[in-house]
Amino acid sequence: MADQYLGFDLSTQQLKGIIVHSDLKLAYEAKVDFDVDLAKYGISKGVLTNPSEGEVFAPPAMWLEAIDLVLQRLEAQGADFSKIKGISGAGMQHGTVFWSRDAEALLGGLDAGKTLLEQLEGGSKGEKKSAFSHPFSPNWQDASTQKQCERFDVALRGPMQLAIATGSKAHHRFSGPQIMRFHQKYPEAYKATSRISLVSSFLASIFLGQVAPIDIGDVCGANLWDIKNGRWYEDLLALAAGDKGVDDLKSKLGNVPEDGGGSFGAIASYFVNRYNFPSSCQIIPFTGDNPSTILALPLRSSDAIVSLGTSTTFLMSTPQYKPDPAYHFMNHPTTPGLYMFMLCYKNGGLAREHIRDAINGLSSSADSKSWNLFNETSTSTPILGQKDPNSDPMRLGLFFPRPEIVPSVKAGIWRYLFANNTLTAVPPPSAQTKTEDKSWPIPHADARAILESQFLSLRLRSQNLVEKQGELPPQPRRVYMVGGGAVNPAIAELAAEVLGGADGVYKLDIGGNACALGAAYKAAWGVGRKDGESFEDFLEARWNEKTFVQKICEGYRKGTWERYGEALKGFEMVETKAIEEKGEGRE
Ligand SMILES: Nc1ncnc2c1ncn2[C@@H]1O[C@H](COP(=O)(O)OP(=O)(O)O)[C@@H](O)[C@H]1O
Ligand SMILES: O=C(CO)[C@@H](O)[C@H](O)COP(=O)(O)O
Repeated sequence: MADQYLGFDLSTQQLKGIIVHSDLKLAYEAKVDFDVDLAKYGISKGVLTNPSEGEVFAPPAMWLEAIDLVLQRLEAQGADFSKIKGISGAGMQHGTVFWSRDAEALLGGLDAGKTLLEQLEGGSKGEKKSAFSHPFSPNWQDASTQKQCERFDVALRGPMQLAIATGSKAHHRFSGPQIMRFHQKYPEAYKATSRISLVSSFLASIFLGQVAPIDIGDVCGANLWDIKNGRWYEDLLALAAGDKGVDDLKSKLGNVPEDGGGSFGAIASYFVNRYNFPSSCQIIPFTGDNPSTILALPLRSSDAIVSLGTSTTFLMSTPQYKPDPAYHFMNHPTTPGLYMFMLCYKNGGLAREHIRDAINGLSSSADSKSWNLFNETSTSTPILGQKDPNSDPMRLGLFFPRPEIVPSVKAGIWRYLFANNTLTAVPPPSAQTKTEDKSWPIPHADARAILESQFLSLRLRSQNLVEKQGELPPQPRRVYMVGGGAVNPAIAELAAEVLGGADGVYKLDIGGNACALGAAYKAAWGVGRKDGESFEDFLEARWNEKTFVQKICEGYRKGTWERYGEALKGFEMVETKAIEEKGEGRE
């Protein structure tokens, strides 16, 4: 009986599951879409919001239902769980789940005849014991912790010092400021909390049948972990929990094992009895969705991943730890001595969808969710909106329907023309006549401008991390496109034009979801590695370039790449204007 491995991705809008064979080839994949399948939770795009306080959150109860559902869907496709030797997974980063004092007993005593939801959630009227001390988990899009972030940033004498110690300056979504706010806003619920999980370790806990440790990569999304010394940063714990609460918070968070491949133990009997997993199936640490994504590809120096999910992220694996308040460094999820470099944008998929919807809305025949018109419009618009690059100004914009992380700025849309080192604001369409400035037809010119803007921002911030490629100027060796937007050829084309890529732009040809795939690979490595075998060696030995990845298009285009290089200056000026105008409202 051939061994198989299972990987999960619990992200903003979906729970995905992928099964791979021991040669890492894809066997099955299935997903649960929260808005489509679990709309009864009242969520939109996977989350609930309380705009008056900037809160964005999701109910873990919904995720419990999604776990049973995704397993049923994998089974319906023919998956035989008795072949699964190991499970790992990934969760959207930073979210916390608050477990009650009954959690361990409930997790350890699950009855295979009932659903997870029936047994772990206290019922709508709280008539049963609940595994949760609070019914919601803050989502990474939450922006309610401004005051707490200010305290974190000054705690170590400034954002740079915090970034050096923990890999990032304080961010609204990071678990430390979130726990501090939870402690202040719900002191009773905090007191009633026995353990705190991240979304990743929450998912691992369900499969393990007890609260699982937090992962060594994902722990870096908290502003609480001292990266260089590999331990909790006590001064920061004291900030979140009060001086007298440090030991208590430490025990709520638990120990963080250094080995990202070391088994937590065997699967809970619930899954053995209900789904026929072997009782020997091992639970390998579950990590964050971004750290897991970098495990789906054999990344070399200067390779970059552009992940187009709900958020847009830009990821690299590097031995250099060069923290800066503008971006994030995290421990690599499998390999000591390597780090994950990350840029994370809140205005990713949903901002692109706004423009897609506006363009489709002007056509009587377009399917409202189709990307065809958006794609046609963006590729037929000239580079930077310049029909004649010698005489026309560049169109440069920022499209942030939500407050943005990179740069830290309040929500807004900015459109500028750039020529002779000078920016000229494009007047907004007249409210009375609805007529717009001819230099920037809205929404059509926005289609190309938003893609250019998103990729210019990535290029600007990663230019010091990429090396010269042979005769070519410093740029990525390869750009890998992953996440929901990676199927879109127009987006890949624009990524190539702006970012370059000496060896081209690629996407995964095996399984649509890099993050869940990375988790399945991690499970395979955790169970199957030989003594001391690194994840990189394990992956390299099984990597099948021809069937695992597909080249979408050439990367570097001489002349075009240089024109975007010239646009960077104007782009930085637009960012400065946006911050001056709306304020640095963090994110
Ligand atoms: N053909 C497409 N072109 C562009 N974007 C797409 C396309 N298909 C899906 N997407 C985008 O992918 C996003 C979801 O990506 P996914 O990686 O599944 O999300 P998450 O992991 O955050 O739940 C959606 O917000 C949608 O905008
Ligand atoms: O906040 C971050 C990373 O810091 C986000 O990237 C989340 O991890 C959510 O990711 P997706 O749902 O977009 O995959």
